[in-house]
Amino acid sequence: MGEPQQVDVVVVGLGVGGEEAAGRLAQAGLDVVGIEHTLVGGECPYWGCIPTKMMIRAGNALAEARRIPGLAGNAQVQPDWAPVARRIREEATDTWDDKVAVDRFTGKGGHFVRGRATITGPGRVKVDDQEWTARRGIVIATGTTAVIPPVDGLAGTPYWTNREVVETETLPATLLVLGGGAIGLELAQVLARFGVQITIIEGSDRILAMEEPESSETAAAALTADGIKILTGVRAQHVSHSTAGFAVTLSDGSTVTGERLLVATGRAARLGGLGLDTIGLDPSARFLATDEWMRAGDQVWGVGDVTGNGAFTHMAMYEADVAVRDILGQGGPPADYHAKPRVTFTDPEIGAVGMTEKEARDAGLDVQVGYTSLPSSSRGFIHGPGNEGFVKVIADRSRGVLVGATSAGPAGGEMLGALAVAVKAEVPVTTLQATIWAYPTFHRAIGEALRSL
Ligand SMILES: Cc1cc2nc3c(=O)[nH]c(=O)nc-3n(C[C@H](O)[C@H](O)[C@H](O)COP(=O)(O)OP(=O)(O)OC[C@H]3O[C@@H](n4cnc5c(N)ncnc54)[C@H](O)[C@@H]3O)c2cc1C
Ligand SMILES: NC(=O)c1ccc[n+]([C@@H]2O[C@H](COP(=O)([O-])OP(=O)(O)OC[C@H]3O[C@@H](n4cnc5c(N)ncnc54)[C@H](O)[C@@H]3O)[C@@H](O)[C@H]2O)c1
Repeated sequence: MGEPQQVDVVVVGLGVGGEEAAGRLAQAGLDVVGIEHTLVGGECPYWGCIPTKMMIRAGNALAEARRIPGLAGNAQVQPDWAPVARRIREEATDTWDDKVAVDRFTGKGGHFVRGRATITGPGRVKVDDQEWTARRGIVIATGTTAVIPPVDGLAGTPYWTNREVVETETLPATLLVLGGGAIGLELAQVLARFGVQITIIEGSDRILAMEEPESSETAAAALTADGIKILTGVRAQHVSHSTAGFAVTLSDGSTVTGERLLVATGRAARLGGLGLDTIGLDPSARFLATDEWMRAGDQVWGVGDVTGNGAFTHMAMYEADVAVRDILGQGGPPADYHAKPRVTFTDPEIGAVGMTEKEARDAGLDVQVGYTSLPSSSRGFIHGPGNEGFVKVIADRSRGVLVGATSAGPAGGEMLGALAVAVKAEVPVTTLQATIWAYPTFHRAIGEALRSL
């Protein structure tokens, strides 16, 4: 290996967060090396948000067509996965080719390197026999990978993760889904709408366990209506695979079977083998700890899933922005996580921002709860079939502001926008209550929930 090449910044991992940080730093005129071992853009465009939301768009179209009887006549629906698989290949992923993304980065002046990066010391990064010294520092944006739980018999079987589901061109007749979080629920609902018989196995006592209990109930009712069997409070104890498919023995002694098994039990940060020990950081930590400027150490920044602040594309973009401003000395607001939004794109969509009621109570706040159901709103009544949902707002009575909210419904993710502003900007509840909400919108239910505080 020759002398290391001097540059300003090395960005390790060009997923959502790394691509944003590296591109912006290069555009600002810095000498930036961006290193990616798989595809520039990361999980979101190739196996995450974009293809799965294309799948959901298709599944929701089927569900809407099935709501025509009683509303608008008759419709015959014949699901076909082929157009979905085609859109994922042709429109979303270029058949998993990142040329456009690489060109986008180099077009901004960045230097792209394909390979697996290892940190070799302060400011030093290598890929094979190339090495760089970064004057300003290193940005770690290595993302997460699917957690595969240590269930007896699971390793070595041809189980699916989100990647295989997104890549499949044919659907199985039956599918077992291990994990009732965002990935498990979104994918289960889509595939059920295309005729796959699905059983979800969730270890906690409810699906979507991190969200409000009402969110879990709403999601469970919707998935059950789609014909999905949901098992909660049971864990997989043993997995076996044969030509007939998968058999999973559960902690209650029962066995469930399926042609395929999707593992959707969370995400783990890609920190192993990165050389973190060479810069005084703990390589065995679950996530890369960062401060409010996304600094993980001296001249080291961490952005995106790897920081453990919420595995969402919008969080990766947000953290990249904070780190870029810090590296460029531009100032502005540091990272603030009190109004983190998230949307589970089931039908109904479940949007949430800030604290749940339980989190607010656990934090010792003087909690007030407002709630309204969507079917009882004018717009919900007009909408008819598919109108399930609710708005729940959590206020801190002593400060007179919202600290959290959930909007579930056909447009739950879109309704979340107003609630995210309210929580982020700490708009006084009295101002929110005096706001005029247009009639007959879904978001007018926010006004109803506020009135019930
Ligand atoms: C099925 C699914 C659906 C999702 N849907 C949504 C959604 O609807 N909305 C939402 O906000 N979020 C969604 N997410 C989450 C979203 O995809 C992630 O939050 C986002 O991709 C995080 O970006 P990142 O840059 O932190 O990590 P990643 O996208 O994981 O990118 C990290 C990159 O680093 C590379 N890398 C790792 N180690 C090295 C190394 N040593 N050298 C070189 N390169 C390396 C990897 O190859 C990877 O490309 C979804 C995720 C999944 C799995
Ligand atoms: N719409 C979105 O924004 C979106 C969509 C998909 C994924 N994501 C991101 O990706 C992350 C990962 O998604 P996920 O669904 O894999 O994880 P998750 O953490 O959201 O849910 C995993 C679920 O699996 C359960 N579980 C864990 N081990 C189990 C076991 N052995 N047996 C049975 N159940 C078990 C957990 O109790 C949990 O409910 C999400 O948290 C989210 O940040 C976001």
